[in-house]
This record gives sequence, C-alpha cells and structure tokens, in this order.
Amino acid sequence: MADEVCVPLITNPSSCGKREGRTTIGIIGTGNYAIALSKRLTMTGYDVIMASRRPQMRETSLKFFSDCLCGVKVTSIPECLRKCDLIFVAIHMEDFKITLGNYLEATKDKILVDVSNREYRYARHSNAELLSAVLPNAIIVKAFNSISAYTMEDLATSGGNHRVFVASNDPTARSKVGDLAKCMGFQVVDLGGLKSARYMEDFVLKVFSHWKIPFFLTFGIFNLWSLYIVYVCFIEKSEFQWEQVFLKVLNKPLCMTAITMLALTYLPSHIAAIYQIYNGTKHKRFPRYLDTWLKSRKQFGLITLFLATIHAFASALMMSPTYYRSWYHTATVTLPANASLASPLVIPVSTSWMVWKGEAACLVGIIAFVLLVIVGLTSIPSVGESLNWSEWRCVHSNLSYVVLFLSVVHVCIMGAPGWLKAGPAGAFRSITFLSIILPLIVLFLKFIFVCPPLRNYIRRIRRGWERSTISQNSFQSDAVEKVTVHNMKDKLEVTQDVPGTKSCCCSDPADKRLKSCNGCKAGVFSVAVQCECSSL
Ligand SMILES: NC(=O)C1=CN([C@@H]2O[C@H](COP(=O)(O)OP(=O)(O)OC[C@H]3O[C@@H](n4cnc5c(N)ncnc54)[C@H](OP(=O)(O)O)[C@@H]3O)[C@@H](O)[C@H]2O)C=CC1
Ligand SMILES: [Fe+3]
Repeated sequence: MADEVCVPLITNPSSCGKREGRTTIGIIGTGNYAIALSKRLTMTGYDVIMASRRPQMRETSLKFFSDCLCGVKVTSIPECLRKCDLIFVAIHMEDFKITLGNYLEATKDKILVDVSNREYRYARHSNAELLSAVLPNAIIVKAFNSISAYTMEDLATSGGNHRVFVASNDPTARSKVGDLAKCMGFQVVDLGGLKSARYMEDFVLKVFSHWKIPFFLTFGIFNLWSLYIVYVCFIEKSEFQWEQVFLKVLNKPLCMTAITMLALTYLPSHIAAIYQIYNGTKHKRFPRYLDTWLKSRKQFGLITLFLATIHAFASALMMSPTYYRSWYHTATVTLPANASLASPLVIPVSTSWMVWKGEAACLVGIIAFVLLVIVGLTSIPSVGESLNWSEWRCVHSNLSYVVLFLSVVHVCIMGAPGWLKAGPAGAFRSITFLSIILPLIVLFLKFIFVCPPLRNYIRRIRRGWERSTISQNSFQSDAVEKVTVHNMKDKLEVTQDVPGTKSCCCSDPADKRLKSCNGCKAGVFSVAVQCECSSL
C-alpha cells in the first residue's frame, strides 16, 4: 500500500475540522450509499465532499439524520468536480445523463468511480460504459458495486463480502481506486478493462446461481427414490399404512438421497482424474458439465448435510420397537392352556433392548453424521481459512471418504440381513442395496486412484508433466534418425532413412498438443509418407 495514498485513521474525534493537507474525495449523490461511503472514507482518514443538486437542503437534512458525518461538506456538483480529482458517482444509472450530462468539460481527466447496479441482468452495455458514453472526457472506473451500504458503513461487524472488484481502461486510475479500496479495508480484485463491468453488474444480480443445478438434481433424485419406495412399500408389499408416509416412509428416500448426493459430491474428482489420464495432461479443459459439477461440489455436500440432518432427527424420533421391529429383541409371552385354548399360546413381544444390528447401525450412523458435520463446518469460509492446506485436504480428501464409507456400512448393517433372506434376486431390488451401488463405485475409484501406480501417474500429471511432451523429447533426442515433421491439419509428413520401427510425433494445430502417430510402421521411409495422428 502506498504511503501517500493511505492516510492515517482518525483516532481523535477532536481532529475533525483540522484536516489540512489530506486527500479530498468527492461523492456525487447524497443517498444511502453516498452516506455510507462518506462515513467509511471519513473513518479511513479522507476529507469528503458530497455533491447534491440541492446542497443547502441536503446539508441540513444530513446533519439531522447522521451524527457521524462531521467535517463532510455538501456542495453543488460543479464545485465538487472542481475540488476533487477522484469522485464517486453514487446516483442511479437512469440519472446519469440528466444529472451529469452538462459537465463534459468539468469532468475532463477526472477519475469517476461508478458504483451503480442494474435491476436486470444481461444488458447489452454496463452502467459504467453508459457513464463513459455520457462523460467521454472522464476516466471511468467501475468498483464497489458488490459492497452493500451496510457493509460499507460497518466493515468490522457486518460480516458481508469484503472483496472489491475494480475495472477500468486506465491502469493508473484502476490502481489508484484499488489502493483507496485497500485503505478502506477491502480486498481488491483487478478485473482489467471496463468491459468487465458487465460481469461485475451481472454478478450481483445472480440469485443462488451455484445452487440451481444441485437443488434440481436433489429434487429429481429424491422423487425417483420416493416413487420406488412407494411402489415397493405400498404397491408390491403393502408393508406400511398411508398415515406413516410423512415420517417413516419419507425417511427412507431422505437417507437414500443423502447417500447418493454424498457419492455425487466425490464422483466428479474421479471423472476428472480419468479425463486427465486419458488426455495425458492437466492443461486440457474439462467438458462443461464436469466443470460445472466440480464447481458445485460444495453445494452438493451442504445439501447432503441438510438431508442427513433431517434423516438423523426423523430416525431419532422413531427410535422404538414399533417402528424398527427388527432392531429390537423379542420376548415371548405364553398364555397357559385353559377352557378356550387347547394348548398354551405363545405371543412374541418386542422389548426395548436393541439387537446388535440396531446398536451397530445407530453407532455407525451417529459417527458418520458427526464427521459429516465436521466436514460441513470446514466449508464455512471463516473455519476453512483457519486450516492450513494439509489440514483442509485431510478433511476434504480423507475424512469425507470416511463419511462415505461409514454411510455405506450404516446402510449395509440395516440391509444385509434382509438381502441374505431375500436371496440374490430380492437383494438386487432392495432399496438399501440399490442406494449403495453409486457410493461403492466412488469408493472403488478412490481405492484405485490411491494405489501407487495410478496415484503416482496422476500426481505427475497434476504437477505439470505431459505425456505428449515426453514422447516429443524422446523423439528429438534420437539423433541418428532424420525425421522431419510438418504439422499440417493433423497430418504428418515423415522422411526417414533408417530401417526399423519408429513411433513418430506430430502436433495437432487445433489443440496445440503433441499426439502420437500410428501411421509410421516398420519399413524404410525413403520418401515422404503421410500418416494419421491420434491421441495416446
Ligand atoms: N444502497 C446500496 O446498498 C448500494 C447502492 N449502490 C448504487 O449506488 C447508487 C446510489 O444508491 P442509493 O444511495 O441507495 O440511492 P438513493 O436513492 O438513496 O440516492 C440516490 C441519490 O442520487 C441523487 N440524484 C442525482 N441525480 C438525481 C436524479 N436525477 N433523480 C434522483 N436522484 C438523483 C440524489 O441526491 P440529491 O437529491 O442530493 O442530488 C439521491 O440522494 C445506485 O446506483 C446504486 O445502484 C451500489 C451498491 C450498494
Ligand atoms: Fe440411516
């Protein structure tokens, strides 16, 4: 942070009014955002001039409403533009032309910071570009639009987003505003030219953008499991009463959806690994679906936690021999023979003692749930930031698989006795068995990828090693053979004057990666031959 930019904070309120020699920042507008900005700038140690269309009237009302604006002057817009070189434009986009359109000369070479937001997404031009068109002589910087007035005013306690994106076509102005934002206590992200303002304005209008796909997928999976469970429990077996649908029956698809979502949280990283092994590089982009899936893993995990929590509460509420008969011991009550009973009547009665199955399923379920909560807690930014990289990796790469494994064990304990009774045909159709297929695939992939040959191979790829580079190097180091390669549309022209087998290389102009060439078989290539290139 440059010293000349970052002026000291005001620690003594009596220094208000004695601020000679300090940078003065202008703010056009006297609304909520302008007030919040002026408070933060004043707290940071800047002098502030607010500009209003009716300065006298606004000065009185501002003094009346806010006692924190000591020393902030309210002037007319032309005076503010004359006195300040850096001015925030804290008015609505619709008012740019009508309020500022006449100040073409006054804004010449002034840095105007546009903080405005739009009401709708996907506008053809950003507000900042519009301001730039209204005031072509000014240097427009887009910044602070993602910071609410509340966060701006009370940075220490609001807990909001503290990242300020900055965009401008003028790099000096961009860094000046960036320095100012840093002095105000924000983290700065430089987004380059003013075109980025479109993204900045769109970004604040997105509503739970990362949650849509995970939410709809969860909804779909939950409905599929529910339909299957309703079919099995009500149509096929008539096992339950309709009045049990709210807790006992819905608890099953909740559990199944939770374990499926947990598996889907970890599956994309394995698919990514398969892609990287197939491509022999980490520098090739993943397909769009995988990219989105990888970015949504946190949402998948949090949805799992949400479903698992409901499942845990619902199960705890129903924990009785009435609901889970097979989890409890049964005792027998024998009625002696009498006039109406020829022989003694033996009636089985459930006791409140659990059998091993109930106790084991509860224990494993509780451990899995608590560990899942721990994994979920580390996805809270403040908790995650307190972990170092190894700790974070340990939680998300190892502990989370322990959760998946324990969840599978939990389901197996509940389902296995039934599978044995039902035989292979019945077991394959059971709800418990079907729900662990995907988690087992994920655990199997994890096992494969932690085994040394593949683990080392993926590690090399992720550290930048490329399979095609190696084949190129070995090809180039073979100095005896004279091979000339002409890269033309996936075709290779080879001239070779040494007999024997030669695997040659060519590059694919489309993806700029080297590929192996299968066309060069054994033989003497005394004339140029053409061969097709294919991926390794
Ligand atoms: N509030 C917030 O949390 C955030 C706001 N922003 C952006 O900051 C800007 C200001 O927002 P906010 O302070 O909440 O809005 P307000 O409605 O509270 O204030 C707008 C101000 O614009 C001034 N103004 C200038 N020209 C006109 C005009 N022609 N018609 C009406 N008013 C005019 C007015 O001041 P006067 O009458 O003294 O001239 C008025 O006080 C907006 O572009 C908004 O998108 C960005 C991020 C967060
Ligand atoms: Fe369970």
